[in-house]
Amino acid sequence: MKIGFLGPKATFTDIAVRSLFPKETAVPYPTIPACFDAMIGNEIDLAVVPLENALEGSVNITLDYLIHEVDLPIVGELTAPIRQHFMVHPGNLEDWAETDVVYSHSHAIAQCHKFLHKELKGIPCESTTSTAAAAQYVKDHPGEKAGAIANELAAQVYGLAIAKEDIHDFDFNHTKFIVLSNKKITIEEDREEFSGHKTTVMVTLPADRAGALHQVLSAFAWRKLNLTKIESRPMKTGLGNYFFIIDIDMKQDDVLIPGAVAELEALGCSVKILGSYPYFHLHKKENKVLQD
Ligand SMILES: O=C(O)C(=O)Cc1ccccc1
Repeated sequence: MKIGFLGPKATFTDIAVRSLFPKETAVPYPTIPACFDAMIGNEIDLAVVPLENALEGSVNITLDYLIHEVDLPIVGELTAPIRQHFMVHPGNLEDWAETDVVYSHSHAIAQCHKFLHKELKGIPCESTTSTAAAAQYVKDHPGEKAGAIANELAAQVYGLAIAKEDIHDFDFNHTKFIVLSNKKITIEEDREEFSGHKTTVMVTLPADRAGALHQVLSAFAWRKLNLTKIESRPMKTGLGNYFFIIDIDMKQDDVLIPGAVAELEALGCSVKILGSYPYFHLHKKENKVLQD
């Protein structure tokens, strides 16, 4: 199987892919939309992209593509611990405090605000398509006093020196990655990372109406369907118009979820099931070094 992921080599997404699919061929794509396109174009069998970070919230481009651009079911989810390190070209290690520009993925920059504010106050932060792309840039520009925020594997792969370890603002830093596919693929569940099943639905409320969201939540509540997430995203049709993305903590069944969907439709909502899938938790705190 070919697994497309947000690359280049040594992104956090790469680490997620290698831990979930250690024997498969991992194919890097430079951006999240490129991963979606590769899946639609059947270049790959599965696509893995970041969805949500515990410190910074949703990766909006992933959600927006899922909602507006593509019709790709979610077939799995992996949550992994995230350690961010500050790294520079080895020639700049001693003078790392004189770094004059920091590169990283916008989520990684946001996860390390306290470090940046304290140790590199006021210097510009440039956002890159991924943390590993930032590490690659720093490697390719040894003459610049540039630093990257990325993981330990990226430091190894791109030959950078870690100047400060664990610079993320809060210790509990985890990211959720989703697996998408338009093929009939089942992910092996017989493994220690397996944690359960969930079903994700997208609900659009009828025209602005008092209590509409309350009615939506009641349809789940009286059926004792446990919701683990509810998030709104703009419909992009006008201020105040939102979709709701709701995670239900169970596998799609023949009774309760179809019943809730029918009730929501009777209320005038439109409902789309984005996927019913297994989820996994990676417990290892260390970013395991990948062997090619
Ligand atoms: O840029 C990466 O390495 C990614 O895989 C996206 C990301 C960015 C920050 C935290 C977790 C994942």
